[in-house]
Amino acid sequence: MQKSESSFSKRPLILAQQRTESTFDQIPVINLENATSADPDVRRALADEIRDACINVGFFYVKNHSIAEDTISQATAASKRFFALPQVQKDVLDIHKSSNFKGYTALLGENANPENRGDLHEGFDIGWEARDAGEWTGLREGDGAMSGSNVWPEGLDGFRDTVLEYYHAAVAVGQALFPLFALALDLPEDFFDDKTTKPAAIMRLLYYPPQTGVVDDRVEGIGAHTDYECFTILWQDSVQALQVLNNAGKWVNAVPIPGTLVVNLGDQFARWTNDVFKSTVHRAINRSGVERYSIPLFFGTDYDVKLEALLSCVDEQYPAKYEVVTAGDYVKSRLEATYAHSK
Ligand SMILES: O=C(O)CCC(=O)C(=O)O
Ligand SMILES: [Fe+2]
Repeated sequence: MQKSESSFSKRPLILAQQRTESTFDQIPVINLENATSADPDVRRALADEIRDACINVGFFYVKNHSIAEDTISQATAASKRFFALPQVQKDVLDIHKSSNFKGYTALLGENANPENRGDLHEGFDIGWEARDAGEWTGLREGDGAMSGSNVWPEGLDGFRDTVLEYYHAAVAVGQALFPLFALALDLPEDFFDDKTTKPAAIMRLLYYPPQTGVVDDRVEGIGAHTDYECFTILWQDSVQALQVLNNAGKWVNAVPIPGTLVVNLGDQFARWTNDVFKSTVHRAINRSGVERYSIPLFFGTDYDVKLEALLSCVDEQYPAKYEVVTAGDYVKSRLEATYAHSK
């Protein structure tokens, strides 16, 4: 059973290391309605809920997240149109041709778990792209391989606008979450403001064909992995496939809940917090018999920001576990490893 919240609410945060004895059977649902309440006590209470989820589970659903249903349904429709294109039209955009990990991933083109044989999904990856004059252009001096523009398919009217509409809405959710994560870490609410000035957010349209017939256990929709950035904001359709590994080694279904998004922590937050915040292993397997679509957006700190353990998360007994790297170098090395098998 999950440990009670009170056992982890003592400061400093390092005491939360006790969470290694805890496990979970359910993923909590958190209501974001009051995320920007004028009352600091209300924001604090919400941050405490988030803190508990981050320490014990590493996953939570959010409801009242502020992305309009229309924006979601149009992005999903655009995604379906893209993956229905003839294979040659998608191959033109192959991510392996890109120096900055943008574009199309074919079936088995990615391998999230090195022990597997390739992931049974198709993907389409984009990064930040401005829509209006005056917005940050996305040109990143010094960001090396992570810089550069998106690639877009020919002949899909409205695709770019629709996908970017969702991208920007999801980035706004992420920008609203960072102050809450800061509060949850007993930091000033604006702690991440100067570290997230150029949204380092990669978004993927994902398509999972159903796995039928004899199932090879080494082929999964996406193999067991942790995410690379601070946190992921995932929209999933109504098809159950996502599973989350608890401390007892049991896969817990992240059951689709209408009107919610799934938020999970990634390895950048594990590094900031010396593993006090959990970057939880997850996978997706679509044995439903029908096609599944999802849209994760991975939100990290700016690529030039150093990932360094917070003082509240380190002491003599728990020294810093990770070497200090920049967010950009870290994400790039993880992406290179993910796509290496199909080069
Ligand atoms: O499609 C999903 O439900 C999960 C996707 C995922 O874990 C990822 O892309 O990192
Ligand atoms: Fe993931």
